[in-house]
Amino acid sequence: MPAIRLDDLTLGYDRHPAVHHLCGEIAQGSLTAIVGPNGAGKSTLLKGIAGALAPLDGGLTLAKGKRLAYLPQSADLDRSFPIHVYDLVAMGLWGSAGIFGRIGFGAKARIEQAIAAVGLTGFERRPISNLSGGQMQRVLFARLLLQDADIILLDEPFTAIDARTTSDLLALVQRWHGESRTVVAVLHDIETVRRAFPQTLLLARETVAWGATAEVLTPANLLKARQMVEAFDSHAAPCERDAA
Ligand SMILES: Nc1ncnc2c1ncn2[C@@H]1O[C@H](COP(=O)(O)OP(=O)(O)OP(=O)(O)O)[C@@H](O)[C@H]1O
Repeated sequence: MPAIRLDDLTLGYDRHPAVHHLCGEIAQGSLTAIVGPNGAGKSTLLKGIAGALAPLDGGLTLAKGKRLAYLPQSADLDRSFPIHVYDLVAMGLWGSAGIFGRIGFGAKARIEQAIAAVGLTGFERRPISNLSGGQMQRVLFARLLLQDADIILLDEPFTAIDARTTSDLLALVQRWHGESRTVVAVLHDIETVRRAFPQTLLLARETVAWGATAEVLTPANLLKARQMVEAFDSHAAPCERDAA
């Protein structure tokens, strides 16, 4: 049973497809990068897998009984919300404690451990509005640590983040992979993908290539992806293949 299965999946907005006819499987415990040019539909696919966007057509199946965590692009987050680092990280326990659940002694230790694991001990009482972009991303990774999810979806987790923070957070991704969790991340840095992600889905409104990273990220495939996105007319509805 794969962690995620796409069956001729089409996702989009206002009935206009953004990505279409995706077919394939993401194996449980695999570490997959989703790459492609701007506008390729990478975030749209992640939103679909996270359940934040319903399919326009086709199907999407998640393995039964698996917990899912989703980290959207940092631009989608409201940093003005008045909350401290500690409380934001503690929200990672909501899945097990419930919104009004009490945070017991064991939970406090887990929250402190998660904050320490991302190198933010001493920042507990800082409002999130006072954090740098990299520190905020560390906080969000600490919350993910507590969520203890089987399937972890990350949308551009290392964008606009310095090399040190990227390498620390990448180590957490590797740790999750070592714990046999399924991790899927949208990434722009091809070198990071080649180095750290065994599987890659190259997207350009549809699948260009999907499989072992070295076989997917060829110059020919990357060129093809760019050309396909440039040629895509987002107002062309309905989909030509559906009409055939
Ligand atoms: N909320 C929305 N409403 C309407 N159209 C949208 C919405 N979000 C994205 N789109 C459109 O869907 C297409 C795919 O966008 P998406 O954000 O999934 O691409 P992406 O590959 O993640 O791009 P990037 O690398 O720039 O983040 C784009 O044409 C975009 O304009």
